[in-house]
Amino acid sequence: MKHKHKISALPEALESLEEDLRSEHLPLIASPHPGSALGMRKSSGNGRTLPFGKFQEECGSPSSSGRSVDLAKTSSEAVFMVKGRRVRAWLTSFGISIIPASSSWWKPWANLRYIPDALLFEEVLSATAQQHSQRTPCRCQSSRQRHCLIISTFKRGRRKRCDWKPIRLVLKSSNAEMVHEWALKIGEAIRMQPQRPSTLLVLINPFGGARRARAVWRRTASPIFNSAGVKCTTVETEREGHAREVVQALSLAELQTYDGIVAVGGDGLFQEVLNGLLSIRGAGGKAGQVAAHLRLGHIPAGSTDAVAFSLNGTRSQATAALHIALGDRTQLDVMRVDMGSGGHRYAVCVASYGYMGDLMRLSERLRFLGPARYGLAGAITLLRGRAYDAEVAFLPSDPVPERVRRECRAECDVCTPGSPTRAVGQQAPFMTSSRLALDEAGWVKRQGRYKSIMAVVTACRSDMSTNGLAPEAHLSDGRLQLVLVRDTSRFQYLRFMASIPRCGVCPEKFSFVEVLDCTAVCLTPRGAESCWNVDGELLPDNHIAARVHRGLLDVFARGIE
Ligand SMILES: Nc1ncnc2c1ncn2[C@@H]1O[C@H](COP(=O)(O)OP(=O)(O)OP(=O)(O)O)[C@@H](O)[C@H]1O
Repeated sequence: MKHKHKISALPEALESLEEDLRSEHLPLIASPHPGSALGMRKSSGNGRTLPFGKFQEECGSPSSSGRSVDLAKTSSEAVFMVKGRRVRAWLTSFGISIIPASSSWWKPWANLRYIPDALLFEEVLSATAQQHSQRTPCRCQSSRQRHCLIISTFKRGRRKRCDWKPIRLVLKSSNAEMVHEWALKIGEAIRMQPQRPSTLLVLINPFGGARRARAVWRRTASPIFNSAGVKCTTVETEREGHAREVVQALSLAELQTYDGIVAVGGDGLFQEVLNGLLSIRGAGGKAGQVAAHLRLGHIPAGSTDAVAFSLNGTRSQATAALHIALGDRTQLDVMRVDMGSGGHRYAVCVASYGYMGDLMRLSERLRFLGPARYGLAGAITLLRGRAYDAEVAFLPSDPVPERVRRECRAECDVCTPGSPTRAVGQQAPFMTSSRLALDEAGWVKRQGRYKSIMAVVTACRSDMSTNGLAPEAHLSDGRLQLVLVRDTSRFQYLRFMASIPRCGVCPEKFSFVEVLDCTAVCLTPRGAESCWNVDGELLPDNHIAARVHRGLLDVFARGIE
């Protein structure tokens, strides 16, 4: 913004600049999660967006002109210094509103952009009062402003809103009493947030991905949980299957202690934790009931991290940790895969047979290469160009209305319980074997030679395919997308694979690809067999029946903002 005025017109210019700065700055907030603090309003725990005007109306903070200050009776007002500049702040029932006390053309407000205008308690991790000692004064403060109100929160990415970064806002004042009072009030409001976890069980796989899980926990996630006052019990996994054993061995008292379980690792670790938790639920009893209330979280530190990516829209570890610490909750569909030889697995992303199964089998042998193994295994599998004979049967889902065929976002009206479109998709019987579904009427059969067969539960996003394998899949719509890729040349298959990062699986572009909406799938191999890759883990049996269970699992997430 350029403001060139003659000296005689300076007062008007300053006034107009002040207006410009305010009007430019104020719309920045658009914070989701309107406050439910102090019991004045109920929160769904999902990413709702509160327009700034509405926030001001509810919080009683100043109007966008900054002149007509009409404070609610409950609010307190104070003046702080931030980076050497005066700001006025209002503490209300919902959050904190901050505006510059004065704007001058030589002190642009833009320098303070990292400060949101309105900060809802739902998005604040903690607030503490601190005093700088006389001996070590902060270099940007006068000796009088020795008392700091430190608010731990986060800021959204400029390019990608769903990418969050933890930040600390430091508001300084000379009034120790006021700073302490504000810290206490904010702390009290945070304690009243309904969904915040207080104790978590954290499982860390130091072996997954690039073997960075320990560092991710120590440097990124743990400081966020510490700042939010969340107590964590950490367990490092020692072998394959250890995470599942730890979860299954939890006693009733331990289950009652925890608000959730967090996997720091890849999709394989998350799947182990999921299977451990659902096996407790499947066993029923009091432990099963308690386990049903536990939420799962995924802090990505693996090779693909499709679970965290699909939940949050980003692979950022800080974002995942922030969603957990802030206590977000959303429901997630879970697919139960029952094997012909007995035994079952649960998955939340995708089960694939053929190309992806062969790729996974080979990449497990190349694990010493780290995440690069997937590229090499993919190329070798493509060159081999295998296809498999199989009989596929599926149970079609209810017809899917056109409005459901769009990307799933935070506050999605398809996934949010109680919304009118939520009726789409059947609710499969809870915890029963998927094989029972075979007795139901309406199965459709296909037989042929397939390069790849996939049953996709959620969008299944990753670095390779940021829109996901199935961009229209929802977190909780009770629907599987069955992808059938018939045998074709290596070149055509390569074209198909190359198109996935741009638009996901796209049947319109390839005559040999079919996508079918269903709730259950059954596969019987004929002749030479590939193997099933269920959320990155190989199954010992290829004759399977799979069924989706709508919203079976609660996770620490709000969907993509
Ligand atoms: N200490 C350990 N030593 C060996 N294997 C382990 C250990 N801890 C866990 N595992 C196993 O390692 C497997 C892979 O782990 P994980 O999923 O975390 O990483 P990844 O496979 O590299 O990532 P992604 O699944 O996202 O591609 C899991 O199946 C898990 O059972």
